[in-house]
Amino acid sequence: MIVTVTLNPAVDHTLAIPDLPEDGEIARTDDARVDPGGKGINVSKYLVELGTETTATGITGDFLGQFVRDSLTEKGIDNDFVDIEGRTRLNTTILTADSEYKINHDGPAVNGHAIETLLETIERNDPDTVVVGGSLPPGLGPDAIDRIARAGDWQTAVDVGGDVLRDLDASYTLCKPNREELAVATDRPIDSLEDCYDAVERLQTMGYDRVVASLGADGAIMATPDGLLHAAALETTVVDTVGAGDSLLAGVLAALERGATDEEALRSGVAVAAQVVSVPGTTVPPLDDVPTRLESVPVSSPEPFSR
Ligand SMILES: Nc1ncnc2c1ncn2[C@@H]1O[C@H](COP(=O)(O)OP(=O)(O)OP(=O)(O)O)[C@@H](O)[C@H]1O
Ligand SMILES: O=P(O)(O)OC[C@@]1(O)O[C@H](CO)[C@@H](O)[C@@H]1O
Repeated sequence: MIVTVTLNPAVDHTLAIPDLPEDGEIARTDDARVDPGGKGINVSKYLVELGTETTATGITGDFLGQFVRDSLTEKGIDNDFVDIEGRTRLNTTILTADSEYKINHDGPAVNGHAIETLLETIERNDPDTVVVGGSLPPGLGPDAIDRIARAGDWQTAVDVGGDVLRDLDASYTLCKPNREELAVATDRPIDSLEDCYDAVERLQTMGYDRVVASLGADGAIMATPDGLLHAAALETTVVDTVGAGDSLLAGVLAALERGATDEEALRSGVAVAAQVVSVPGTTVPPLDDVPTRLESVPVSSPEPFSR
């Protein structure tokens, strides 16, 4: 069972217009969608499609929080959120003919009492693995994530900002930085694949058994206890990369949960992500053909890799 924790969920509003309007102009479109979002919630959405048992938890509030809970329930995604006074945020993605713009709210203030209740919620859902994904809402610091990681006999994976990755103190089974987050976490520039290999190995020494660094169109790198792997991205028609990292993480975790090797897990993550970037918003595309695509993911290693 994988329990995801989204401390700062969102309602994702995604709209498509040919170009951004000029100052004072109004762009009109009904090419838009509204999805329950937030990194942990997205991981649960993709895990369900991959047939992996999961429950989405976190902290929600007010009518937008109710929308998140109701939408997940309608989609058959088990969820168990802590409700607060504040309002769950609305995050907006604008897709134009050649660009993507994202505007995220900071989110509602959250206090330690909500975390106490959340720890009870996580325990109640009896996880093998807990995944904490996304930004911290105002009022919470990295110590809240460390408390979650230390609160039970589950293993914890994280997909959080680079500054948070740098400041976490507990031990984690896996983290999933993107290129920018990796650079911040290791305080070094990431300009080449070699820089990335060095940075993921550095991050491993900071308390992460495995590091999956997502590199956009350059695929992903995985630092494992047995060495380094690089998977090139699969050719695909890119519509919207929002949620790409969440889907990569879901593919990796779903594979590891069923006993796959690290290489198989990396292949799975990249294959899932290739499907997800080809649909708008954080829609969940069909993923039942992922197993047939694994062998087409090019995987290499910069060093001898023991299985
Ligand atoms: N242009 C692309 N073509 C093919 N695959 C892509 C492309 N962009 C992203 N991907 C796939 O999605 C994965 C994650 O992408 P990315 O590095 O953008 O994650 P991210 O920045 O964490 O995304 P987000 O935070 O929006 O979820 C990549 O490792 C790759 O497998
Ligand atoms: O502000 P955060 O928590 O870093 O990111 C939130 C978010 O952009 O991440 C998801 C895509 O990964 C979206 O569902 C959501 O809007």
